[in-house]
Amino acid sequence: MSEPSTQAIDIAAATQQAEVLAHALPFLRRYAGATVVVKYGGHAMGEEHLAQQFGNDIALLKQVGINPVVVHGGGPQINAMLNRLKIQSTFVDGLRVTDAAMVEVVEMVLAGTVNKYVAGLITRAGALAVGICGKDGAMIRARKLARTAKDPDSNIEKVLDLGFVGEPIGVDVRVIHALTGGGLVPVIAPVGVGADGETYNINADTVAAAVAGALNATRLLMLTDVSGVLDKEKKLIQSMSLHEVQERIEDGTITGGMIPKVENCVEAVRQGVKGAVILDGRVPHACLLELFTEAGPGTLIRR
Ligand SMILES: Nc1ncnc2c1ncn2[C@@H]1O[C@H](COP(=O)(O)OP(=O)(O)O)[C@@H](O)[C@H]1O
Ligand SMILES: CC(=O)N[C@@H](CCC(=O)OP(=O)(O)O)C(=O)O
Repeated sequence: MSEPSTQAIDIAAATQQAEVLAHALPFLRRYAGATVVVKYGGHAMGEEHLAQQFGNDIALLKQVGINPVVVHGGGPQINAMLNRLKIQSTFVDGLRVTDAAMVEVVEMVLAGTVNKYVAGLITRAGALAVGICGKDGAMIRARKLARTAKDPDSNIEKVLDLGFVGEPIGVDVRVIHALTGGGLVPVIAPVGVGADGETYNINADTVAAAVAGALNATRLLMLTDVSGVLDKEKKLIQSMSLHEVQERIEDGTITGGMIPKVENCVEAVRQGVKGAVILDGRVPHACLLELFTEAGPGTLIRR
């Protein structure tokens, strides 16, 4: 029995709440003990009340027996700090060219302010989150990203120097397992460590996919600021196989920033993740909607 209340009870509202919980039961069973990696992008953090709602949802997942692992971005937050420091940024294929001075700012913002902010959102909601970056416990070993581009004049393939932009070459999951095994929620900043201890700035989607792959996660949720992958009529594509993703890139349905995002999802699924979902992180309770309803609001990429 609940405590007697002095307020009038709204039976209809209470029944509705109970029904929602009853509907969630098969999904709670499906995901019991599962690992769910959530990529929380810098744009999705925009509004304070939505950010706190995100923290509440991650805490709820932990409390119902799922193991959430959060990988966050922070591109807009790095931009804001660079503006304050009056440092210019340039991008190649959506990747920030990162020289030695820039990587210090990137590490400060991603592994510092943003990492502690995201961990704080979850901790305030009642689960204990621990913020770390890929350098901690040498978790994300990285090397300099090799990029080439065709010179438009000579048509010769040229090597581009993006500085300290890295790509993961291995994820040591021991730190993550130690945290989740201890009942904690790992919150990971996308900063990796090179063979000589140097710091690499890595795209957060890439880190999320690598972490999800290494953990053999049941789901990778990529929270972005569009409803998912859209077809040529701008309607949401609910589900795509790896083969269909390739077709949609080749026929020009998927372009721009969505290409690396779906490619990271494909890579995660190839590494054993059961399904990767691209969804709008600005939708209230996006993660809960995805995990606890049959259709889900985003685009599922699966084998
Ligand atoms: N088929 C598509 N469906 C949805 N978005 C697409 C598609 N093709 C290109 N895009 C673009 O990709 C963008 C998402 O990528 P990006 O801005 O890099 O995401 P994020 O900043 O969250 O990592 C969308 O805002 C949209 O402009
Ligand atoms: C190499 C590179 O571009 N790294 C990104 C890392 C942050 C990121 O990916 O943040 P979002 O997910 O919010 O975009 C950057 O410097 O902006």
